[in-house]
Order: sequence, then C-alpha cells, then structure tokens
Amino acid sequence: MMGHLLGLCWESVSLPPIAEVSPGGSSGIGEAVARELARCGARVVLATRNAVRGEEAAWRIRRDTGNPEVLFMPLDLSSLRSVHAFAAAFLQQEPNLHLLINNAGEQHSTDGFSLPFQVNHLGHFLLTQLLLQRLQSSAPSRVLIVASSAHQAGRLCMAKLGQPPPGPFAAFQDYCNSKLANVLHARQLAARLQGTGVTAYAVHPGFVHTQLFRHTPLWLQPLWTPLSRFCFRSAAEGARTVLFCATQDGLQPFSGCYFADCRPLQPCAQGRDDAAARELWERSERLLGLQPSLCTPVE
Ligand SMILES: NC(=O)c1ccc[n+]([C@@H]2O[C@H](COP(=O)([O-])OP(=O)(O)OC[C@H]3O[C@@H](n4cnc5c(N)ncnc54)[C@H](O)[C@@H]3O)[C@@H](O)[C@H]2O)c1
Repeated sequence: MMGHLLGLCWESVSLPPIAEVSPGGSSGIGEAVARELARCGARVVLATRNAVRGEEAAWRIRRDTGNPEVLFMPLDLSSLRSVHAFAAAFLQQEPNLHLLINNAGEQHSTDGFSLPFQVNHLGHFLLTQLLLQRLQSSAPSRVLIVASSAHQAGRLCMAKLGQPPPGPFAAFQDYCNSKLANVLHARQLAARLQGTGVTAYAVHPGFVHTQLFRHTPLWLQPLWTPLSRFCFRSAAEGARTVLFCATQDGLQPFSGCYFADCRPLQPCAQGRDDAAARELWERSERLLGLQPSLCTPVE
C-alpha cells in the first residue's frame, strides 16, 4: 500500500538532481525521507548532531539505494555556533540547494531553557536564513518545516519566547508551542518569499513510531510503548506527506500552508494569525542577533 502511494507520488513529479539538506535525518521520519529522495537520485546531506549516528545513517542509505551522493555533515541546532559552522561549510561545498527539510525534533527541556523552542524553531529559523540566498539562487526550491498537529495546543507568549512554560504539563506545552512556531514560520516565510521561486510548507507527518517519545515518563510507558508500537505509523508512512510536499508539482499556490495526509489543512486559529507570524519572525531575528531580513516583510 505504502509503496503504491509513494509510486503515484513520484510518477507525477519531475525531480531534478537536487541537493537536499535534512536536519535530523539520522533516524525516524528524516531518515525515511532522505532514503526515498536518495532513491530518486537526489544528492542528500544529512545534518545531525551525533556524528556516529549520522555517518551510520548515511552509510545505510547509500547501501540501500546505491546512491553514493548521500553525505553527513555535523549540525547541532541547540548551538547557534554549530548552525553557523554548518551553514558556512555547506555553502562552501554545495553550489545548489533545492530542498531544505527542517525536520529535527526535540521534546525535552533543560532548566530554565526551552530546548524544543531552540531546536525545533530557533535553530531551524537561523539555518533557513543562512541558506536562503542559496535556495533563491537555486530556485525553484522549497523549504519544508516538519510541524505537528500538536501545534493546536500551542500558546506562544511573545514576551517570553525561549523560556519553558510553567505548569504541570510544561514539557508537553513547550513542545506544542514550538510546533505552533513551526506553522507560523512556514506561513511568514512563504509570504516574504513570494515571487522568488522559493516556497515553504509546514507538514504534520501523523503519529509515528520513532525515538521522539524516548523521554515519555516512566509511569506512562506501559500504556505509551504498546500504543506507539502497534497503533502509530511507521517512519516510512510518516515520511509520505513530507515527500509529497517535497516533490509534488503544482504546489506553489499552497506555499505557506499546513499539510497533513498529503493535502492542505486549516491550522488552528493562532496558526493562521499573520500578525503573530510577523512578530515571531522579528523576535526570532532579534534573539539571534540577525539584521532584519534579506527578504521583504509583508504588510
Ligand atoms: N513521531 C511523531 O509522532 C511525530 C508527530 C508529529 C510531528 N513529528 C515531528 O517529526 C520530526 C521528526 O521526528 P521523529 O518522529 O522522526 O523523531 P526522531 O527522534 O526519530 O528524529 C528526530 C531527529 O532530530 C534530531 N535532532 C534532535 N535534536 C537535534 C539537534 N539539537 N540538532 C540536530 N538534530 C537534532 C535527532 O538526531 C533525530 O535524527 C520532528 O520535528 C517531530 O516534532 C513527529
């Protein structure tokens, strides 16, 4: 079933030889996406923080697809220095970039510092800004941001971005907030990039059995582990909508939209709030010490 659906997807696309960057491509959904793109002949850069796992994933994909153009480059999205170093090395090495898939995901926070906000939003935001000119010079090109239906429970307090929220379900809330930021980021990116040939999409992959839930509290694990294993999608199934948005022809009119199950879906009300999207963008730039954007703000 899965192969058939993917087959349909591939038949209707024209995939050029592309360079694809996939933060978080060493496991789960990211690895499954990278494998399918490599199978179609793409040049793929897996970008993740654990060098051993990254190299192993790249080796597995080369072995499974016969495509030698699958590389690993180190990237830790929780460190701005690492994001800058990755971007500099990438830009020096790769003349083209047609697809940036912001897929890395973190659910766990540390004291007083929101790791989900840093990794899931801010690190990806910085990476996208640093690679934007290369995406533009390679246009048509796409940015995909792997969000989640969990964005619906997100509540962004703009004055406290980056601080973990209070309350008994702080970790879950923190993750949902970062996923709302993903939806708003894709929306604002698309608006600012209108007419450049670069389009942006947010994607919910479904509930997928991956390492993402490794920090599930011990007391919940007897329920969660079998639920995840037997009821959730496989990583290959979770990759479907990401691959659809990466490769389907004719998606330009949907730039900025949120996709699930290979079709655009209305995000929650806060996820459609353009003023919030603009404020998040401007505050993210300030937090990162970036000059106001190269791309035009939208009125
Ligand atoms: N699994 C699900 O049910 C589900 C549901 C909705 C959305 N998502 C989203 O899908 C994406 C992929 O998650 P997954 O389920 O494949 O989980 P996963 O844990 O298998 O993959 C996450 C990847 O992110 C990488 N990563 C984490 N922190 C990083 C950092 N600091 N720097 C660089 N890379 C880092 C990890 O190395 C890993 O490769 C995430 O954005 C997640 O929020 C997952």
